[in-house]
Amino acid sequence: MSALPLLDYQRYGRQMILDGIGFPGQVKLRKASVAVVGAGGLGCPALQYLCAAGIGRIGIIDHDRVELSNLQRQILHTEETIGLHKAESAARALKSMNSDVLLDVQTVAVVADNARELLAPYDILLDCTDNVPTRYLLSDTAVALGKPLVSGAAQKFEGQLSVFNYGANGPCYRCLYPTPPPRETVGSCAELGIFGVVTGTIGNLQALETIKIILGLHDETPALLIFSALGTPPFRSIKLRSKKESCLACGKSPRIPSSTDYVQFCGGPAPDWVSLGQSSGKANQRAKVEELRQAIESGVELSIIDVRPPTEFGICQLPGSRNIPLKALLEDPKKCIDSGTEPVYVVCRLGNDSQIAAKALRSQIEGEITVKDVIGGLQAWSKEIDPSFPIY
Ligand SMILES: Nc1ncnc2c1ncn2[C@@H]1O[C@H](COP(=O)(O)OP(=O)(O)OP(=O)(O)O)[C@@H](O)[C@H]1O
Ligand SMILES: [Zn+2]
Repeated sequence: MSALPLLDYQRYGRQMILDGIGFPGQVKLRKASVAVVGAGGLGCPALQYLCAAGIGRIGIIDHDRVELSNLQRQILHTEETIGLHKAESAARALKSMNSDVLLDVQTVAVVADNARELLAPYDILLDCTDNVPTRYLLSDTAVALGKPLVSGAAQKFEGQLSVFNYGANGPCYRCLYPTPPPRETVGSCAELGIFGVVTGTIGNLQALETIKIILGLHDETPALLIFSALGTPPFRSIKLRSKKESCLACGKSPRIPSSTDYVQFCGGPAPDWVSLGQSSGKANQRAKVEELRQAIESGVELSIIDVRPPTEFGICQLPGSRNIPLKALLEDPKKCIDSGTEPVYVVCRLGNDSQIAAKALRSQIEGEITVKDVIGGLQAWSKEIDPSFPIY
């Protein structure tokens, strides 16, 4: 057995004296390699504890750059690293914490074309991403490469954790979810909100599961841990079945081509990925923020309906706008229109809910009044029209 560098005895002494770790355990950690896909809310805390524990080699893979709105939960990034690639920013922080760990920085998205090549060098994969297509892709890749996948998810006050493709008959993500959820039911952190400590909790647990696997301390029982920050008790664990024979990825006769289009499989791109140009054809039913500005300044009588929840309306709002939350509007769209005020502009935070609301209004008042949703929502208003308008 190879000796550890002398300073490692001091650095890792507190965990080396634990039963089940000891000197051999620390050597296992040093020899281990893990890939963390996503250096955001889940990836940051996971990376932090994996690096602190002395994992030998860590791949950090994320194509995105740090933004101010990330700092509330993506705790490796700082005000100084806004604008840098998240993988680079995370590596900087980790380097100053533990310079001995080998860090591979990959500033690319994991996609079907590169997944196997990017992830093959690592023993264990961590899914710290935030979208369904990537979940399927990482699971299929983990199965193809025969590696455990430590998967985390978090939204609002809730989180989930599971280890897939592990142990004698451990299921994969597809065994649990053979078909993706309907596209319109899936929201992002930006749309739904996320409590920072929730991603911190799940990310830490992802690091824990990973370390247990490396040390041989994992009992291999397939389970789904559900965390509800406001629940009593906050943690519940559901035992999962073994892998399904019929699973297209890990079952008896696997049938997932490596050329699969995961975004299409999951119902197409998320609304905020669609470029403005693609929504043409209905251009006259949609307004750019500049059009709304001109309409407000022209002094014509118009109606601005803000369909965000009241909590968000309370944070900031356009002058003269009325708050009718999407749910209430959908219950009785006709009631929301003031007769005589035309046109009606519908706004929300990012420009997704306003499209749904505008469609519902149009279906009720066909031809009578022009209803336009505001493209890009209040975020676009802030970026393009009024920088003093808060972005959140
Ligand atoms: N296929 C992928 N390859 C690499 N990284 C990915 C992939 N899909 C998602 N990610 C990354 O996973 C991370 C998820 O973290 P999180 O949801 O906390 O961040 P975010 O996307 O910046 O959040 P927000 O929704 O507030 O903008 C993001 O940094 C995102 O870039
Ligand atoms: Zn499966």
